[in-house]
Amino acid sequence: MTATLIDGKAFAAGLRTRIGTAVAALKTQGITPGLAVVLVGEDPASEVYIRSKGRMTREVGMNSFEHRLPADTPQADLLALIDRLNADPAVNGILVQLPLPRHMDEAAVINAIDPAKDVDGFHILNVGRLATGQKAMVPCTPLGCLMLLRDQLGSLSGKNALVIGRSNIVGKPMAQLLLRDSATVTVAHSRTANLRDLCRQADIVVAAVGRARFVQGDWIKPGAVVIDVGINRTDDGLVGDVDFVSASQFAGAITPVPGGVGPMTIACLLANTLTATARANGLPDPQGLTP
Ligand SMILES: NC(=O)C1=CN([C@@H]2O[C@H](COP(=O)(O)OP(=O)(O)OC[C@H]3O[C@@H](n4cnc5c(N)ncnc54)[C@H](OP(=O)(O)O)[C@@H]3O)[C@@H](O)[C@H]2O)C=CC1
Ligand SMILES: Nc1nc(=O)c2c([nH]1)NC[C@@H]1CN(c3ccc(C(=O)N[C@@H](CCC(=O)O)C(=O)O)cc3)C=[N+]21
Repeated sequence: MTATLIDGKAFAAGLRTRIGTAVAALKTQGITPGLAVVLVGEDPASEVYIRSKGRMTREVGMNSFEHRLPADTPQADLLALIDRLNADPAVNGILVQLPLPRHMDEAAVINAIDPAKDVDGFHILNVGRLATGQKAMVPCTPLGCLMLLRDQLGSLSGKNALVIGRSNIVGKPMAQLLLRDSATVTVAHSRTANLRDLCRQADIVVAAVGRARFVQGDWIKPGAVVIDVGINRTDDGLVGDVDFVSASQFAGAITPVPGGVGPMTIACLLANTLTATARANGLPDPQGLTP
């Protein structure tokens, strides 16, 4: 079998077009959504990501505010900046790029963000809301994966889903979203026994491991949908956590890297910023952008 390619880049472009239309409508009411991105220190990978975020934010008609702080910034200064952004009515969304320098307490920083402006969905209130089925800000990468899966499969109800990785930013929220869509969810991690056998039973595989080409083709159940979240820089360029060439022989559909989940993450960040803006102004949630 040769898998269908899931074109995340095209899907994301379509999503951004719809977001742009919604932003234009808000502007006629005098509302311009604003997204603030905070980068502490210099990380070359983050630089690329932040530049494309800024460009796409402006392309959909939103205001983009960038704050770059040196790596040795005291945590108190970062918290003071977050307080200012929380209080600024022109800022509807706040993203603090992770990972933070080692001297900072990541949880303390994230939880200082106003949950209503937490467009990453990492604040403990949003995490708890998602876990309990309440209206939340949903993390961008898992939200993008969910959109691609729903588009591919229609209903996820009763499907066996395997999430490889249990991080707070990808694996755990992905598992919550799949569960909410009534999939039967298994979460694997570095201590999981018989990962290959678990994988062979999965109708849906979401790989968020951080190891280049980790998931092998013969682990994939024939016809399964494979979502590759991994971003690994190697000598042969950017590759995912799935061995794309071999997995394509077994999967029914698969996302490429680049051009799969990555562009969806940015589009969902803009979607969350639009949703946050609507909620801040007492307007209904934009259609089709919240899970
Ligand atoms: N496309 C996008 O938009 C985004 C891509 N990414 C990419 O996704 C990947 C995952 O990111 P993130 O979740 O932050 O990574 P983390 O490093 O936080 O988590 C990796 C997870 O993989 C698990 N793992 C590691 N080795 C194995 C193994 N041998 N077998 C099974 N599980 C294993 C770890 O298990 P344990 O908990 O036991 O250590 C951990 O739960 C990275 O490549 C990252 O660059 C991340 C965010 C957004
Ligand atoms: N607070 C916070 N929120 C995040 O969402 C967050 C973060 N910190 N830290 C880093 C990770 C990583 N991440 C990516 C987003 C888009 C691409 C992306 O657009 N990738 C392109 C390729 C880009 C390239 O060529 O480098 C693609 O896959 O096609 C990649 C990675 C978001 N993250």
